[in-house]
Amino acid sequence: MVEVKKRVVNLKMFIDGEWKDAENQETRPVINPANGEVISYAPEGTAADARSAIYAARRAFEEGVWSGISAQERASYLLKIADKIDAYADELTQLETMDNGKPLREAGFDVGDAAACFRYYAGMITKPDGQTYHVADPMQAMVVREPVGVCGLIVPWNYPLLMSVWKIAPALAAGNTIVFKPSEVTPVTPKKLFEIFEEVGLPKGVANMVMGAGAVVGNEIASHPEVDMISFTGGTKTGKHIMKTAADTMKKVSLELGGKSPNIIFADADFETAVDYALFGIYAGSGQVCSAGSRILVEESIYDQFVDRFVERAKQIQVGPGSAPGTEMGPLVSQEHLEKVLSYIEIGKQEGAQIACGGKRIVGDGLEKGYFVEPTVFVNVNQEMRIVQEEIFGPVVVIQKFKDEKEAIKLANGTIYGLAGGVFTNNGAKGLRVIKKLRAGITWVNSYHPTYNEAPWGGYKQSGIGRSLGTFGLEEFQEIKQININLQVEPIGWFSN
Ligand SMILES: NC(=O)c1ccc[n+]([C@@H]2O[C@H](COP(=O)([O-])OP(=O)(O)OC[C@H]3O[C@@H](n4cnc5c(N)ncnc54)[C@H](O)[C@@H]3O)[C@@H](O)[C@H]2O)c1
Ligand SMILES: C[N+](C)(C)CC=O
Repeated sequence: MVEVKKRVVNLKMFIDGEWKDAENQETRPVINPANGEVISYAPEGTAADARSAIYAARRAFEEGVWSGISAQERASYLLKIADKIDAYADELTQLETMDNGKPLREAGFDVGDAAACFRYYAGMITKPDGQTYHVADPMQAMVVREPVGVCGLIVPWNYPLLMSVWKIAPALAAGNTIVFKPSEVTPVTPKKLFEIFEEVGLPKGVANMVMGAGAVVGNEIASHPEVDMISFTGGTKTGKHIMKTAADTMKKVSLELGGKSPNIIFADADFETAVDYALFGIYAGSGQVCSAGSRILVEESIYDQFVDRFVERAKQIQVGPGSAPGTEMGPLVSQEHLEKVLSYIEIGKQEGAQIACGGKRIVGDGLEKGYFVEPTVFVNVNQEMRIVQEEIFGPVVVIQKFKDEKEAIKLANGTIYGLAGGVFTNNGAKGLRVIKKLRAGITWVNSYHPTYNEAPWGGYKQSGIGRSLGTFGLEEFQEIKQININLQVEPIGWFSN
């Protein structure tokens, strides 16, 4: 593997094909969450920077330098991007680990998925996508799909590369131009992605990136009249704010938001498999995964045995810097997020829940400068507790008990969220019956977490609006136009002449 330096050169934004500092020259440090060191400085973009990017994207859209070329040509750019991601896979993997903290193993998967996502949409955009309708003679009705226009894409820090690609690949495939905002916490890998866009020669103004604070840059993108659509991934609270802001200019809005997803374990499940996936469901990504199985619901006859085994395994998880060989779980992304997660652990204790393992920041073994938290398990919880209802977004799980199918479903659906859910059972009919009752957009039976470019991703309830990935993910970035053609061109004679 090519070793990436500990420090990345200071970052710049990409606006209208040029690398730019913030117009006021301000910067913000980017921190390696494994050791608190400054990796780089990123421009602290302003509303004026966001407007420059929006105008560039608008001009590029109106000139048709992207929407006006053939789908085949657009696809060839996307394929070149995928090839470059593969070519830079080592570097991207290491940057992602430095930027976000996740273990190299996880970052490597994300990089592979990112390349595959560009290839997937390159293939899809060249396929037929229109429809014709049998309407009354002499009319012929048809539908064509068109790009929405200038799309504002705003993403979080937990998958800096992959969450960017889930939006950028379909948005570009559909012929849109984009104004993209990475999280201010993790701008490093997104910047590398834009270097790739430059290398493959995307026309100027097609893909623009503005860094900076959500309340400044994000807000300008969400409110500006020249932006036709906002596609946002992040917290539910921010999503609500964006939806309200975007309403003033009636933008199309797509929201991928938070979750508090249930993982239901029946007594007839394969025990070790269920424990194994339940650990993966919560501790992968240090629990900073939107679909994390953060509420484990276990049938009462195996509850004690399950908790014992789960805790035994959780204690064995190797926590450390993402770049260290053997690390299974990395740090949280930032000091601020560490404080949030630790505060939830305190809330849980005050609410009367019992810690079965973990519950503390890890400060020994040279980890004191990073943002590490022990894999944590709460038991003796009830459905009303905040640690059961609210998204903690860290390595903290609650394990609840249920007596029958009906109660499992009631508990599973008993939060404002509806992103994901899992069921473990060896009874196929029961598995499907329970899954069909879950008010959630992404579900698994005897599995947890896998995502596929081919299949739609998104939430019910307050976990979002719209879908990423698959055909649905492309359609989010398309308008549907009805075209009616009169095949007999003669006066209609409705009014007397
Ligand atoms: N459903 C999904 O697919 C999915 C995937 C990944 C993450 N998430 C969610 O993301 C959240 C964690 O990410 P986060 O802490 O970065 O979320 P966040 O909502 O704080 O920030 C997300 C992005 O929005 C920007 N932003 C913040 N305020 C804004 C404003 N007023 N206007 C416009 N933009 C603004 C931020 O700068 C950032 O780029 C979790 O809730 C997680 O569940 C959801
Ligand atoms: C969608 N996923 C699981 C890759 C990231 C969610 O946080």
